[in-house]
Amino acid sequence: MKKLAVLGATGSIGDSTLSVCRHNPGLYNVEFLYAATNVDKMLALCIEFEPTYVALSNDLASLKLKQQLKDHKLNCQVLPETEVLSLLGSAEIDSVMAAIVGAAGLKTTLAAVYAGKEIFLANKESLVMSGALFIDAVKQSGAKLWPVDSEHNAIYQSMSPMLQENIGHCDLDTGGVSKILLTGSGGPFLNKALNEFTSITPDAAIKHPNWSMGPKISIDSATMMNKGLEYIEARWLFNTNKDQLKVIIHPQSVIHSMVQYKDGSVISQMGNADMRIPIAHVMGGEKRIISGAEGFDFFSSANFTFVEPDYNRYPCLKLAIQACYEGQHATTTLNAANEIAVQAFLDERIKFTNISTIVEHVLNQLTHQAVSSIDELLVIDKMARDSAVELINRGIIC
Ligand SMILES: NC(=O)C1=CN([C@@H]2O[C@H](COP(=O)(O)OP(=O)(O)OC[C@H]3O[C@@H](n4cnc5c(N)ncnc54)[C@H](OP(=O)(O)O)[C@@H]3O)[C@@H](O)[C@H]2O)C=CC1
Ligand SMILES: CC(=O)[C@@H](O)[C@H](O)COP(=O)(O)O
Ligand SMILES: [Mn+2]
Repeated sequence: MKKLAVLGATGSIGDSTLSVCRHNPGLYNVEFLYAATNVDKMLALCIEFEPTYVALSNDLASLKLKQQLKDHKLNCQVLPETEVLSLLGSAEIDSVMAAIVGAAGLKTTLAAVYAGKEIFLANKESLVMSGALFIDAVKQSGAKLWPVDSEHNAIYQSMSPMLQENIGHCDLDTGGVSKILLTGSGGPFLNKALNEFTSITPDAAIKHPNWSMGPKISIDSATMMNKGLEYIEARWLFNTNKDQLKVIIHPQSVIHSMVQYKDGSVISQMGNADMRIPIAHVMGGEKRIISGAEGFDFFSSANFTFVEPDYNRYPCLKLAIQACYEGQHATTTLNAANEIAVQAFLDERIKFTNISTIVEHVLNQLTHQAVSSIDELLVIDKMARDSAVELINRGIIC
């Protein structure tokens, strides 16, 4: 049995991953569970899966968990945060589900990459930040990279083995691909009057029309920053140029993305909006396994429709596509400013429309810099966060 680490075990992707494990008990041994603060959920997972190692990045939560595991006479070893990276790089782990939300997932995802592990990549922000450095490290270490994000998984499934085997470095042109069509739902405000956007509440924005997901990605879907981050993610995973990548709004979220070939063929992957489907695809590897998701019923579905994205409605999408062609300093800045702005919106400190304004302001303060190391990226990330916080605290954006 392969030894699995689930990073972000208490989150939405963590739930789906562990659900796939329940449906396939002989496939993976859950060796390590990692999250931040959720002691109760982590305890329940430890009781069920009995991992050898467990960790919570929050010190107080980690102490509480340790005590509760003792009370339950469970043998799971609670690792201090400082030992997480070396565990991920050790022979105790074969496969890593990278599903921590945001830049907080960068170091652990990269630790798995450097150690040449099998990586199930949900944490798109780490690739958005580190791009070429990430992809080069995958090549150097021989890590096996599987896209979990539903669109990228759909694109991967719609490609020939020759392209799949060269993820990160594939030659789309030689592989006969003319365009990757990255689909997005458009979120809950696809048809909302633009003059009502300033009064959008966190409760309304978090309600995705099709998917059930964590809070940050749900807000990103509402602004379509999620599609912007996914555009950058696709650029790195599939080595696209500007002409080979296009965003299309498909409000039903049944087609999860498409690959258009030179001969006019279009190949897509479809299914219900259930992350257990792409997760089962990557965890099954060469074999199709049970995901627990319902099969799609074509007779009960509405029509499939397609819409061109409007950048007035979705300024974050435009900012992300621009940043993609500016470089890693810009994508790291975009991601960091967005994380701060989304949290401020969830905390009701700024308006929905301020998310894009903050990201744009922080990007405008940026001067071009070549990035050659993760440490440099982390400095840029910190500067962008500080700028975004300052804009919010000083009420410059309101
Ligand atoms: N949800 C979805 O359907 C999809 C998600 N993704 C991507 O997957 C990632 C996870 O998303 P999602 O599951 O929705 O997010 P959630 O908010 O539901 O879960 C986030 C997880 O990350 C953990 N976490 C947060 N910060 C840290 C930290 N510093 N150290 C360790 N663990 C941490 C949380 O722990 P705790 O609960 O203890 O706070 C939780 O387990 C994101 O990058 C997202 O973009 C991609 C495609 C689809
Ligand atoms: C499930 C998944 O992969 C999400 O990224 C999803 O695609 C979000 O929906 P949007 O298409 O609305 O961004
Ligand atoms: Mn997605």
